[in-house]
Amino acid sequence: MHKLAQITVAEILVLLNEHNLLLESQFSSSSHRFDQIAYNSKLVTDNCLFFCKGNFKPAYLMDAQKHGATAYMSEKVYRNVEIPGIIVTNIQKAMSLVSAAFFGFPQDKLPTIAYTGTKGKTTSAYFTKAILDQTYQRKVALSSTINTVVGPTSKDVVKSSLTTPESLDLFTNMHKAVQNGMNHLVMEVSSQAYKKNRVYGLHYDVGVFLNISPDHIGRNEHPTFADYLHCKEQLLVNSNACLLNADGTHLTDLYYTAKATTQPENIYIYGRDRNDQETEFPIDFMYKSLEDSLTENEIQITSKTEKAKKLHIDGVYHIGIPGDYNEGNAVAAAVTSALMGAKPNEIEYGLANTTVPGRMEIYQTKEHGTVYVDYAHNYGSLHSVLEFLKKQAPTGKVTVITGSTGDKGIDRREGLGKAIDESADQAYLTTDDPATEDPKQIAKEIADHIDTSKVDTTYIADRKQAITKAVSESKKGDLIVVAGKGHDEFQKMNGHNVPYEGDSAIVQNLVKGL
Ligand SMILES: CC(=O)N[C@H]1[C@@H](OP(=O)(O)OP(=O)(O)OC[C@H]2O[C@@H](n3ccc(=O)[nH]c3=O)[C@H](O)[C@@H]2O)O[C@H](CO)[C@@H](O)[C@@H]1O[C@H](C)C(=O)N[C@@H](C)C(=O)N[C@H](CCC(=O)O)C(=O)O
Ligand SMILES: Nc1ncnc2c1ncn2[C@@H]1O[C@H](COP(=O)(O)OP(=O)(O)OP(=O)(O)O)[C@@H](O)[C@H]1O
Repeated sequence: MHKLAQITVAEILVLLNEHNLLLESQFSSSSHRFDQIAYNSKLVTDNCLFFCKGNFKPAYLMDAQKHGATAYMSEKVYRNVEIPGIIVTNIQKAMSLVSAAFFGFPQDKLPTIAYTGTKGKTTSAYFTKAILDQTYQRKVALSSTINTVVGPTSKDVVKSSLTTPESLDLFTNMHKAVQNGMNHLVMEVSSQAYKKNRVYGLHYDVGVFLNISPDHIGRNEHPTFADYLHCKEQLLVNSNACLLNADGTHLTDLYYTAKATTQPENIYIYGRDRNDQETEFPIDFMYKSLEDSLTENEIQITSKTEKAKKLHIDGVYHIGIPGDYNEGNAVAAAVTSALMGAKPNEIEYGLANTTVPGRMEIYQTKEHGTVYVDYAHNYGSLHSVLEFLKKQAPTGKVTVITGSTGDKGIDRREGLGKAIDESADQAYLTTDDPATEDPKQIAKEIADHIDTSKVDTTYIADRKQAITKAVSESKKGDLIVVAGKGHDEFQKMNGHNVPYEGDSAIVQNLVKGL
């Protein structure tokens, strides 16, 4: 239910016609004005426009009518209700456009930085918010996988359920943010958001493409890698300025996609300073690692082109989160924040003081190893984390505790096994959101890709027990990574979110006595 704004049938019809989405309106007069919009019948109250979408059942529309819906919008005509319908060719696109209009296009008052990429979206978004909060006195809204922030106080922070919310929810949040005096937004945009048109019609001031590697391919997600890449590329087509990572794959494709709608002077590229660094396009910002340790990083950023120099961000920056891959995430945040007006001292503060729940959280023990809680849950991320730890602990043992999700991301099992096989000394395979599958079978499918004569591999179903055994048996100098669940405090099992203590809480208690 959203009682914050209004829209007339006439305004809706103009919008739908502009986008060639209207098939039929059953209204005899277009002067009717809606007080609410909703896509869930349970949230409908008086004079609401109800959207019928997704795995929809006609009974939901009856329910919506009963609760006060005065019209519905849908891709087909329903004859089980008396209220008129507005019939469209694509309900997801129509809902996004109508939601933005209903809330008076809040994006016009909320300059937005949007991140996409297979890995690093949340971390980069948190870095960026921490920087811009310095520049704009905490008036920066956030739409991330972990939290949604629509105002400056703690009551304005809620846990997110999707990386990118449904369009109606996104525009509701943006509207609330504007009402609460926020003046910028940092958001994560998933490939699913484009696949499902959750951000249709939305443009960003700055769009960042961090990286892409195969993930989210399979039933209910993307049929092919090409589809995954295409969906993610839409972020560039919808951004006024684009930032690309020279160290990722597909740079040429990405550059030309960006250039289709963005002038080259507004396309920026960043990359690590390497001898083998050769790209078809000039790199604007080079960075090099001055220090990357088990607890932090230090980088130097150097502008290489005239347009880059105009941002004045050359210098040395300390990054409070370990992991060499976080250096690139930090540079992305520094550049985007500077494009939004941040000064070097604000960038310096933000990068040094960002913490991201469940991302490279460090727990030290006195007599045993150092423990990391990290959200790595596919080949790309686990490989990055394990390679980093292996490099840091040439003599210590690298142990990983992980499982993999059931009913989705099936190909992650092979990736996790491969990453473990390449870089770990020891693995405890355990439970991670098994859904309707048997966690032991999932573990077996991970283990199928591990040479167990080389990597000491054990299955322990109970995640807490697996963590406890790995940490308490570790020795000084060993590194242990509890991977995959990050900040989650539940296990998805058979359609339920079963409460779970959380990796961080378990490790925090454990290390007290060690
Ligand atoms: C496959 C998919 O995209 N599903 C999303 C979609 O579901 P849906 O429209 O089919 O909704 P549904 O739950 O089947 O119900 C159908 C409709 O009936 C309505 N309803 C239902 C019950 C009722 O009593 N009355 C009623 O009106 C519902 O509100 C809904 O509008 O719309 C819902 C919100 O409107 C989303 O929560 C849901 O995301 C599912 C749960 C999901 O987890 N999606 C993942 C794959 C996802 O999007 N992940 C990405 C990250 C991955 C990436 O990086 O690509 C993300 O952005 O989070
Ligand atoms: N730039 C990067 N390259 C490779 N791995 C990364 C990078 N940044 C973060 N990671 C790894 O990926 C994990 C997830 O990071 P983060 O939450 O920032 O990414 P995300 O894109 O939001 O992920 P997801 O889509 O899975 O929510 C981290 O815990 C870390 O292990």
